[in-house]
Amino acid sequence: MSGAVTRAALVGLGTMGPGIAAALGRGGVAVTATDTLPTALERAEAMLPIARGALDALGRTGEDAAVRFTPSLAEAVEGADIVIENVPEDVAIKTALYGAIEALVPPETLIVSDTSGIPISDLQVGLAHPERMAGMHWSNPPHIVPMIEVIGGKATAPATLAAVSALVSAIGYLPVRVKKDVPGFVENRILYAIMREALDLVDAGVVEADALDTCVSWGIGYKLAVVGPMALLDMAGLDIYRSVASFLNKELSDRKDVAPLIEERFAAGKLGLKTEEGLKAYASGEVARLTGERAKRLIAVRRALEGTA
Ligand SMILES: NC(=O)C1=CN([C@@H]2O[C@H](COP(=O)(O)OP(=O)(O)OC[C@H]3O[C@@H](n4cnc5c(N)ncnc54)[C@H](O)[C@@H]3O)[C@@H](O)[C@H]2O)C=CC1
Ligand SMILES: Cc1ncc(C=O)c(C(=O)O)c1O
Repeated sequence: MSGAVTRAALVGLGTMGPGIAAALGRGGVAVTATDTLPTALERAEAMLPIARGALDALGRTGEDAAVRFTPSLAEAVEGADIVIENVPEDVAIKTALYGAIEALVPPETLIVSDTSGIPISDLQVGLAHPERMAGMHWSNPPHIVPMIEVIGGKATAPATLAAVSALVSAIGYLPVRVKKDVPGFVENRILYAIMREALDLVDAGVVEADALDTCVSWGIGYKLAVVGPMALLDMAGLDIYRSVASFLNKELSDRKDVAPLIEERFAAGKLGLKTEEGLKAYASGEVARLTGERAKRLIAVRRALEGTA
């Protein structure tokens, strides 16, 4: 592909898809979005104005490029400069889809995955044109969190990475180039280290779940939004870090499997907000209220950090 991306196809409209569609549209990229589930298409269409309202509140006002929804993959990818894949985190599902996409698009069309951490080399291995594939990892909620990781696999062409990074910048996001295709990339390696320790602390009865969230959100979370971990090391003092790390690192969770609490809830179909019960149960109307309230607070924090509050 040569030149700027102006038309995107979005495949998969679950948790991530609708916000991505809104963000691309507001960034001037026309979107045709598809999903195999009619209910997902309906939900995404209903979510679009809500996500656009969040973009307005962020001060990202302006004309929206067209965002269309279709049940047809062929219609979605027709004429697209880039296909953004957002289907479940499963290698078999993703690679089967790439086969179908490659049969429909010319070799220069970019294909990117929003995978949370499957190495891009594993995803691109069966492609006829693996050089046009990269990782484009958004963060949830994708229309509000302004950073996107860009990852190349073994066969990704430098021009593909340049085009994806240029798209990220063009829609007003910060591209973070991940230099090695490691599982989980950067964001989720950090997040999952936190999640593993958090689950271990709650499981061991060290702290109640709500109190852990207070500790992380108002302690390290609030601070890390302003001072990243590498900068925080200098702020704390490397002597202090060295002393603490010398006894604490060996105490931290190093479990290799998924915590039993998560396995138990997963087996019971309790997946979180999307099933109205996960680690907590949500009363009727609570999911919409919480989602709206969190969006409002995230927007306020982002505007304060950007100095536009
Ligand atoms: N949920 C999150 O917080 C984040 C997820 N991701 C990643 O983004 C991807 C999507 O995640 P979610 O939106 O959470 O998943 P989801 O499970 O909420 O949605 C996936 C959607 O893909 C559709 N789908 C499945 N197979 C399809 C196919 N062959 N063609 C078209 N549509 C198909 C499903 O019907 C569903 O609507 C995953 O790789 C995930 O790891 C990335 C960042 C954050
Ligand atoms: C639990 C969890 N897992 C993956 C991701 C992103 O890939 C997120 C997120 O973006 O918030 C997450 O919360």
